[in-house]
Amino acid sequence: MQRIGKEFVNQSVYKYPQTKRLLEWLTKDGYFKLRMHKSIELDKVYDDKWKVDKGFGLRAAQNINANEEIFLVSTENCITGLELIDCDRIKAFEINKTVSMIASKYYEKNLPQLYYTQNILKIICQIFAHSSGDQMKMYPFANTLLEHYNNQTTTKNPLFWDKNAIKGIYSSNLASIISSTQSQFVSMNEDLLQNRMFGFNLSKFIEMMSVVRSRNLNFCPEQPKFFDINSVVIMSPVVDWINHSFDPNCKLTGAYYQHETESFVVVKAAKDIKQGEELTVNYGNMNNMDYLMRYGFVNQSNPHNELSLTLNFDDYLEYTSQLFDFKQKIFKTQEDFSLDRFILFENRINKNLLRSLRIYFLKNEDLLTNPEIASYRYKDFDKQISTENELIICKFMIETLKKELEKYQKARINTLDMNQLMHPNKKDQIINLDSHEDLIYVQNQNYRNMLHICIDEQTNIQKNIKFFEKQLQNLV
Ligand SMILES: C[S@@+](CC[C@H](N)C(=O)[O-])C[C@H]1O[C@@H](n2cnc3c(N)ncnc32)[C@H](O)[C@@H]1O
Repeated sequence: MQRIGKEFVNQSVYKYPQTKRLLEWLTKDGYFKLRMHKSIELDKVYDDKWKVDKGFGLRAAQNINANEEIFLVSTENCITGLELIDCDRIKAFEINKTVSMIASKYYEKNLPQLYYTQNILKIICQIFAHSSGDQMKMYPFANTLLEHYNNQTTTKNPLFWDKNAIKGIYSSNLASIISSTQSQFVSMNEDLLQNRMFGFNLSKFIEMMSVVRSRNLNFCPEQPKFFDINSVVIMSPVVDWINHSFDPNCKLTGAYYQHETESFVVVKAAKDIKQGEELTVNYGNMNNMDYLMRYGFVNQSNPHNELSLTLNFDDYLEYTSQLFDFKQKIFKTQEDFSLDRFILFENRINKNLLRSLRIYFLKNEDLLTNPEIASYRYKDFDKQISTENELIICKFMIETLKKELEKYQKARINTLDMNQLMHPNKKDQIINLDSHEDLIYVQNQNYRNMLHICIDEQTNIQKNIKFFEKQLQNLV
């Protein structure tokens, strides 16, 4: 085993002086906290096909077999959201109290979000505390993170888009997510200032949140093999240079060695990796809006895209008061669902949506011809009730989705008018804003990401229209 990645360090330092101090600190003599089992390289990476600058990334500098360990980083080198390192007890007590109070104000009921926010705020605290002291263990890593924060080009972050730019977004879902996250950050920063936690101005707070939110991972110290939602949020040097892919060639696990009494973040090969290939992990199965908000990028053909849609049933509801009570009762058997907001998937139909529609469009005849429905619970509506019931569902969905598509088309025409972009290769032709391929000619990253999300949403609606049209054909 090659204990220290001297080769890696030398190559990287030579290429990128800005990483020099961090790598020297991680590998300084007698301090084997970064263990390289395989040769890797730090490099600037660029997605040629989609013309996306991914910043730094890691590459294999040799062939690596599936399941082989590539490198390990001791959690002693990480900044964790659990303990406040090198902090006196009174100060730590104060910080913990304030952070818990602020996080619970926003996420009292949502435990995973509550823990996550507490952890993130504690990490930010440490990065700033460590940057001001000189004998701190984390000093070089905290400094690298601060450098990121100082150098970040704010344009990639949707939280910095101005009101006019947000108005130009023709995805109403995206516009409302950006606005609500912005207001939440504004008010969280005010709370922090009031409690004299950090003296940030708003844009600095948002920047620091973005650095930490886009670079952390979940780690479970007691069972370091498992990364789950309840684990501790940590920032690990070197591991945080690995970029994302939905078809990753690496996976993150943990290891705990009794004789060393410390845990390690372990990067393993998930498949065979060729020399020169970029190392990637999956950051999580989230839709593109969540990717954009947390990481500042979107994925081409993201299988986890979904669209939240408000359905207006009022014109369709046909019920006697007796039927109304019955429908209410069934809905009550299902916890935790919304009566009018539904999720549309691109690659499958949301079963809850179909169930709810079957209940909404139940008629007296359905109850008379199928008396057993009277004893049904919400989950029993996963099968067809009657042809009539199914027909009205298809008609309702096709009509609703077509209206939604019209809204997009109108908004898109306005956006197009504002941004007449000529195609660089095809003479006198305007860039097709409905084509993922053509968007590579849109220089502004924000605008490009926003358009990718809009295309995905339109495709999602179109695929759902096709599904219901096909169902309708089969019924008649
Ligand atoms: C944990 S860091 C990875 C290292 C980062 N590239 C750097 O230069 O430090 C996560 C950030 O890398 C970028 N990134 C990661 N995967 C990407 C991808 N597949 N496409 C575009 N950008 C990506 C995003 O800016 C993201 O916020």
